[in-house]
Amino acid sequence: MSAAIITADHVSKWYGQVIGLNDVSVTIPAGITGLLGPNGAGKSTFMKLITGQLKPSKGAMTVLGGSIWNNPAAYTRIGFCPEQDAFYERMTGLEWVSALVRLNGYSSTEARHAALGALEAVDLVPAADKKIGAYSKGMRQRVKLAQALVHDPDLLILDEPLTGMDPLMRRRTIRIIREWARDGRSVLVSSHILHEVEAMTSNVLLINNGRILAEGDVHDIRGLIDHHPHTVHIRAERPRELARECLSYAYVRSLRFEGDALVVETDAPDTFYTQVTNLAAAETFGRIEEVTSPDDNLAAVFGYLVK
Ligand SMILES: Nc1ncnc2c1ncn2[C@@H]1O[C@H](COP(=O)(O)OP(=O)(O)OP(=O)(O)O)[C@@H](O)[C@H]1O
Repeated sequence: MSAAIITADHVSKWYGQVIGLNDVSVTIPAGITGLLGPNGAGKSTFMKLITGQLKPSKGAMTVLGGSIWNNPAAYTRIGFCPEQDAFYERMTGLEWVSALVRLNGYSSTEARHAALGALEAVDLVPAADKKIGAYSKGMRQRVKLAQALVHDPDLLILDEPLTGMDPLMRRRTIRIIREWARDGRSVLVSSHILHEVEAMTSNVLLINNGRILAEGDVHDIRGLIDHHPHTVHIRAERPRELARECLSYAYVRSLRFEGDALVVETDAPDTFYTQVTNLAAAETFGRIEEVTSPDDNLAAVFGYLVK
């Protein structure tokens, strides 16, 4: 077992009367760890406590060997990709990433150099001089990722980084994150989609209602999750043809349209996601613009796990 990167010791966080995190004690090892939980589970709260943006109401949080609250020296060793967008829309991607890394004490030449390197790491060099206001959702996610890794931190905290990306960009971003962690660096990445987390790591924490329900190898919980039917929303250029194709798969239980989105219920989410990504790559039914998994999938599984 490698050394702990993050340790929470009886950490709780209240927002007034609302509990965000409830008496959490957990040790996170080096490498990639997935934080899996439905909406409102406490993922963002946990991440803000780890990055020193929030102070625990109770308990202690240790990150990279020291206390994180009020410890600016530690902040430079951490990169954070928040769930929300907070951009200066009129800045270009390059200007924005350069400006933020200058806050770490980089000169303007160093900042530009580092920013270009980070934009390259996330495949965004062609859009480096475009205004962020004109970026797609997926590009915004990637420029946030560039901002998180531009100062070469030891630990990356990524809050739902794949949201809004099309299937091919998701696959590429998963690869970027895995490669980044290969040199002994650590990542904590949140998601409400098991399939996505599993593509990055087998080490997961399950979080629900502000508590860590389970930690460890994803394969141990996968059986439980797989037994629940899974709903997937797809927006594609040629949805009717895609629907006809999906109906030929034995693992597709039902299919309907909601507005222009195709809604598929499947017994084999993994096989289905892989198949949809392959169809997207081959453009068999035109562009597949978006594949989303509503998180009631996970909420249903968690309801079942805690019973
Ligand atoms: N600033 C806040 N003020 C009041 N309540 C909050 C605040 N931030 C979070 N909460 C509450 O704390 C709980 C945990 O929220 P948190 O945002 O950490 O969950 P999450 O797993 O990240 O979900 P999501 O993916 O929806 O952000 C929720 O009940 C939420 O309503």
